[in-house]
Amino acid sequence: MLAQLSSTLGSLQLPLRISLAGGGSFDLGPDPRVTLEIQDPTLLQELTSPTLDKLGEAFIQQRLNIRGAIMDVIAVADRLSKSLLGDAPENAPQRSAHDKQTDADAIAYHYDLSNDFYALWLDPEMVYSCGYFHAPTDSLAKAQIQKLDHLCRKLRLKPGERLLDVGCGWGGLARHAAREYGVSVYGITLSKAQLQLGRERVQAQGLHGQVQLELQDYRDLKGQGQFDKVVSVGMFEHVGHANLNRYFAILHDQVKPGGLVMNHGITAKHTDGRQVGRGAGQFIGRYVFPHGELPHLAMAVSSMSDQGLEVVDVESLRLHYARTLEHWSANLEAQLERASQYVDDRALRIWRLYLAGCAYGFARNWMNIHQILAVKPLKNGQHHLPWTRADLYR
Ligand SMILES: C[S@@+](CC[C@H](N)C(=O)[O-])C[C@H]1O[C@@H](n2cnc3c(N)ncnc32)[C@H](O)[C@@H]1O
Repeated sequence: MLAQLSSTLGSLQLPLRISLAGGGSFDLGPDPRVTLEIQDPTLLQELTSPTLDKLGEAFIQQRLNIRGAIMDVIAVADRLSKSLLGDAPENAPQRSAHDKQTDADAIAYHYDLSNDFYALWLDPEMVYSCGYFHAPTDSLAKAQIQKLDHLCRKLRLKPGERLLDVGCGWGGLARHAAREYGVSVYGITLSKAQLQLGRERVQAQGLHGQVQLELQDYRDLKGQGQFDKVVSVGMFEHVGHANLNRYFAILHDQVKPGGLVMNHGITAKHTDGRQVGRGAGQFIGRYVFPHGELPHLAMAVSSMSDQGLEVVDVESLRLHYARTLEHWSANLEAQLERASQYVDDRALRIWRLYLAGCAYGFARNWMNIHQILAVKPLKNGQHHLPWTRADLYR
């Protein structure tokens, strides 16, 4: 089988070595930077049609080990996959039902993994979304603070205002907005682990009079027009296409007339939301973000508009997310031994592939990320936004 595979793959000229655990190896090109060590010989047959989800799955099942820098592994695996499978478009994905219990389970699976594990590779504020790099050499910590400021400035936060943070994570934005902009913040998450650490940090920083974090589903938010501003960062990827109108209707209801809503989230490349990446999206859906769904920007804007939110500003941060994920991946790769004290081997393999793979995917336009700012117009149709964006950059 190895000889047969060698003749099928030998012409690809990839910097890849394939070796069998029992002995034997062949190189697909000169100077192999990456080695795939086949632990299970039945995998050899599957290598003739190597989708990225199949390769990823073999890795997490320990049927395959990898040697080489993780970013090289992803790049070589993609070239292998592309050479043999081409770039045929994927089918439109199946949509999930998204009731409260499924969503709570999906969030617990990802975010309750281990606070210590996340703290190893996120920035000190534990912001788990795309940073904002003024220069590509900015550190991750700097880029995350710049991102928090970018959001707060776009929201034109003023002292004394009330901000709702939907999907607040470990509370980094809530604390920053309270401390630096003098607002009071109500943040919600579905993750118990996030809530616990987020609350501890609020207490430790003496912000408990200003910041309230709760375990709450966005569908359980009560009342109307209680907040001057609403922000949602890296959360609407969990909402699902079927619930998008309901989600934006809730954000609309929560904000006062004249108030601003910022939705910052990952968006699909194609307008019908079909995935790209020869199985990479399926891998993420199965092992990283169960029930995650990416709407296209057009779908998000259309849904916001239908719910009475007037879109006033849109910014793509795609390359910023590629850079952010490069930092996260490099931080994790540098501490694999410590990471293995916090999560099991399977989770560690999944998260290694996910971080490096998403860095690769954002850099190649497999998906995008947009900050969409909207206003809920006053009854007379007016709003009080500045005439230009100049105030954002002063
Ligand atoms: C990628 S994290 C982003 C966290 C934070 N906004 C940040 O930028 O660091 C997504 C967040 O959305 C929250 N979330 C997802 N679905 C939710 C739901 N149905 N209701 C409330 N929060 C939800 C998760 O609990 C998590 O805190």
